[in-house]
Amino acid sequence: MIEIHGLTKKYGRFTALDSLTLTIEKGTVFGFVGQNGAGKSTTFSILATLMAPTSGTAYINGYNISKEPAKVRSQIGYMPDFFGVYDQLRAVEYLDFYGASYGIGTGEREKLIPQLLELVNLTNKADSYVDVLSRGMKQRLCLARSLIHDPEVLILDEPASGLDPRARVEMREILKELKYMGKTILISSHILPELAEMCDTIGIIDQGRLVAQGSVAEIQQRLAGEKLITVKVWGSLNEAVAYFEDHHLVSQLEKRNDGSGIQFVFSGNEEEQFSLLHNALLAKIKIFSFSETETNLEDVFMEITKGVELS
Ligand SMILES: Nc1ncnc2c1ncn2[C@@H]1O[C@H](COP(=O)(O)OP(=O)(O)OP(=O)(O)O)[C@@H](O)[C@H]1O
Repeated sequence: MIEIHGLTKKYGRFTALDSLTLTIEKGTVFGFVGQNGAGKSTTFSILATLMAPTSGTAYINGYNISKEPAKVRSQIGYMPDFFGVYDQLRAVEYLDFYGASYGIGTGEREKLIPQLLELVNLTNKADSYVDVLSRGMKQRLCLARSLIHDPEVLILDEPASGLDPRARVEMREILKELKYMGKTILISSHILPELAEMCDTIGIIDQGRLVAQGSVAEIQQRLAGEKLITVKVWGSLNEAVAYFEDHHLVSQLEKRNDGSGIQFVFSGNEEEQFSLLHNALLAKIKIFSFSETETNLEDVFMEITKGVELS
């Protein structure tokens, strides 16, 4: 379990993280999404005890990040957004080195490392030099490294960044497996749909502030009050424009660039939407298509993160 209370980080006068408060229950996968520079890596470095907060605190499985950093480190597996790998080592030697650093005995490491390589689909690369592995393989090796001491909590900073679609799917499958194993996972990305596929709960961070939090469905619902509607008519658009633009629940009406119809934002419920269409047909507007554009997750993200003032 991760509990974050009023976590704030200032770099000089610049506030990179502003009073972040958040609880992540044991066994959940929490996705932290934000644009470049939103404050994700800053948060993760603080939770990983690599950087002190300016104020506020956090607890990982009950251990205070500022007062009990060694205990916290025993609980977490941290995968930074940039990591180095030692070129002169084979994959198996790389994991062996980290296992030894965590004080895991030789016999135990010999059993553990093949299991970890299997978990991250690198069994056939065990004897390959780390520097010849692809980016996706290096990411997975780094994930295996963060798991070596069997931590209960995983803090993964953009583990899928720079991966091709197949490598992303592989990463997602591994994360599913880890969730199934009962790990609590905090994972970041700047791509909301990517996180939505693998997380139970999402938090959107913008300019250091948590601006939305909830299940993907809940976050989408925040915007569900407004729908973008496209209407196509037979013949001239002018009658349709005149009819719809007068409606009190219609705003931002415009003609489509290709001249095929009009679109507008409608802020009514389903019954009001039915009346809108029904009455338009009664008024003899020659509608042959009336469709609602689904708000996709990118739209949600753009909507939620727009217009938040700089602190
Ligand atoms: N050491 C530092 N000194 C000064 N400013 C910093 C420092 N580290 C980060 N920042 C600034 O703090 C803000 C948050 O950075 P952070 O790396 O946490 O963002 P992020 O969400 O992880 O972004 P990205 O997706 O690009 O990694 C940015 O504006 C960044 O420029």
